[in-house]
Amino acid sequence: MARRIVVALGGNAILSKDASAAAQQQALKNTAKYLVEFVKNGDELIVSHGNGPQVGNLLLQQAAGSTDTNPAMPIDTAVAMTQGSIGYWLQNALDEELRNNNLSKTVATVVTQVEVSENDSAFTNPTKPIGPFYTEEEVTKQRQENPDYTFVEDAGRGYRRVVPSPKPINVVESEVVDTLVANNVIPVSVGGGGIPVVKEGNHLAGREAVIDKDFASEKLAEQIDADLLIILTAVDHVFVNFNKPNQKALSHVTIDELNQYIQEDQFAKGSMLPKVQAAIDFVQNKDDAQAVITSLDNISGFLANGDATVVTK
Ligand SMILES: Nc1ncnc2c1ncn2[C@@H]1O[C@H](COP(=O)(O)OP(=O)(O)O)[C@@H](O)[C@H]1O
Ligand SMILES: NC(=O)OP(=O)(O)O
Repeated sequence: MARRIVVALGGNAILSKDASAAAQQQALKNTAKYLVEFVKNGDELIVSHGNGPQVGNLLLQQAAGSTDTNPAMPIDTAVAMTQGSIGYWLQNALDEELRNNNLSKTVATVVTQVEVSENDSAFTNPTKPIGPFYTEEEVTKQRQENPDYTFVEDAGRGYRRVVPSPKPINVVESEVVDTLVANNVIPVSVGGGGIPVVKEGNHLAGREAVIDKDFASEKLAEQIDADLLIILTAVDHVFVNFNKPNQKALSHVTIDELNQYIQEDQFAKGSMLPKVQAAIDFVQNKDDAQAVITSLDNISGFLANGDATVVTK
């Protein structure tokens, strides 16, 4: 039976070192080859993706070219712009790969708004890294030029700007995504975690924030009644004692076991922890749901023999 699968693409699926459009399109062409495996397998596919590097770079470009008559756009609009650009690259790459395999689906990007709470404490505690890494010298200059911005040191790799990252409450366009899937379309949705909006009566007001794409993908998977949430990143498995001589890959793991590992601080806060938390939330909220955390390279391995970190109740 066809499974309904939400696949969340991690940073390495889109961007390595070269931030040019050509290089990101090339990376997504490669990614598309892997994603088509699900379609060949008969599954219904919904794709989401991150935008941390891209939205940060776009905001820098906006600021650099800003004038009174051509002002820089706010973050919610910049998130929408990255949904458009990355969605275009994904549609283009996936369409070609589908044709190459004589598969008769189409791909459509949904500009997706995601409701958050005005009272989310994230608005006063920015944590989401965006854009490039800075050296100590560069960040000192950035801090002088942009006194309202927050920069943090990122795991020994340099400094990055951080922005608020509120939790998603509701994916506004989830019914559109549902309708597209039912009509043989592969939707690209909640790109960059979705455009953060708060409800003001009938009006949805944009907010300057970047939602975590793993949490937004989880919310979408819940709302469209997906069977499986697959979070693709740079590692084949989640590990305990990660990067230590006694590291151990987790293959099949329950949410109780994962909660125990969280207590032991096994997962890094800005990277693996949100993925593990999104997996737990999805499995917890739906009977028979499963979540998978693995790498792009391992999709064939996972489809062939289930080898990945598979989270169940
Ligand atoms: N316990 C862990 N097990 C596996 N990977 C971990 C763990 N803790 C931290 N990581 C790191 O988290 C990374 C995934 O997070 P990140 O790079 O932020 O994701 P994304 O692919 O969405 O951009 C992995 O590539 C790995 O380097
Ligand atoms: N929005 C978001 O979570 O982007 P990254 O996955 O690129 O950090």
